[in-house]
Amino acid sequence: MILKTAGILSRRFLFTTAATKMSSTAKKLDGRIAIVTASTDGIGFAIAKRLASDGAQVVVSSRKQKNVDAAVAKLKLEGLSVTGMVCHVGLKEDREKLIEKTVSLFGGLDILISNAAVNPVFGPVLSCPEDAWDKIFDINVKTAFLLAKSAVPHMEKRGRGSIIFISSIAGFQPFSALGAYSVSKTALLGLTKVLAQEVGHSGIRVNCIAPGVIQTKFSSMLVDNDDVRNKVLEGIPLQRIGQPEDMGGLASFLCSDDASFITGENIIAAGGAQSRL
Ligand SMILES: NC(=O)c1ccc[n+]([C@@H]2O[C@H](COP(=O)([O-])OP(=O)(O)OC[C@H]3O[C@@H](n4cnc5c(N)ncnc54)[C@H](O)[C@@H]3O)[C@@H](O)[C@H]2O)c1
Repeated sequence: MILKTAGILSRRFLFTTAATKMSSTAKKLDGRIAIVTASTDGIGFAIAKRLASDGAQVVVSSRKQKNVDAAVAKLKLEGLSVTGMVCHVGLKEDREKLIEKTVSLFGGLDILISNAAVNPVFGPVLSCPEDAWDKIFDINVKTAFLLAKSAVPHMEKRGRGSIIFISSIAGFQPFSALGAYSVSKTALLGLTKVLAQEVGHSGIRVNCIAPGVIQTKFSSMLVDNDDVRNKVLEGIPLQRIGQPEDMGGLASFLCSDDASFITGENIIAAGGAQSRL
């Protein structure tokens, strides 16, 4: 009798230990397949890294093969599950290849982070030349829409999915020096709302991150010069410039089951910045 009880207890102990081990190694994005556009640097790279650290299989992409190779090598050195593909988001064949190859390699698609953006001109919206306007809307808005359109059927097949558009605080509070860019980022807020309503019934969630000033090449004009940087800091209650990793954590949360009842939201991550910068 004593021996039998000891046997049951030791089996229970082994089972509990194995279960504890499994739960301590399980990650919140295990089994998810993710594409992040423009992810060899800056915010896109930080998001790709965080999604992969949280268990996702991530496809890193950008326009140049050498940048893709360098980013993939860096992430693989950290033991992360990443693959690289060249994708100029403005090119139909590149977008299609990115989605189709991801699906054929990994068996599906769960997460799309549409991060690529351009800003070829500075100044008020009325001084924006037509060709610059077209480029801004092509890359910042139209390709976000087209990528989502191609991704949704694959997510529908899996009965789940998470799409995140990267907008900007300028989409809420236009920057006077970034007239047309600000309008393009406001358009993404609307795309988020509309798409979330259209695909919610398939278990697909659509959200948008609106970063404040984050230290990347994109914001170098605002952060590299001490005087400008100090002026910017005056408008940020948290008293610091954001880091790309700040966006990685938010993106991973939004893609995870922890955010399973969140869709159609435009989330500002700007250290509390409210005013025009
Ligand atoms: N850094 C900031 O302060 C800030 C603030 C608000 C929003 N954002 C947004 O965050 C996103 C990432 O910007 P970032 O700050 O990391 O700067 P970044 O310059 O590192 O990222 C922009 C990326 O888009 C890529 N890109 C441009 N055109 C492309 C195309 N046709 N195909 C593929 N990639 C293309 C660029 O190569 C670049 O890597 C952008 O959408 C940007 O608008 C940045």
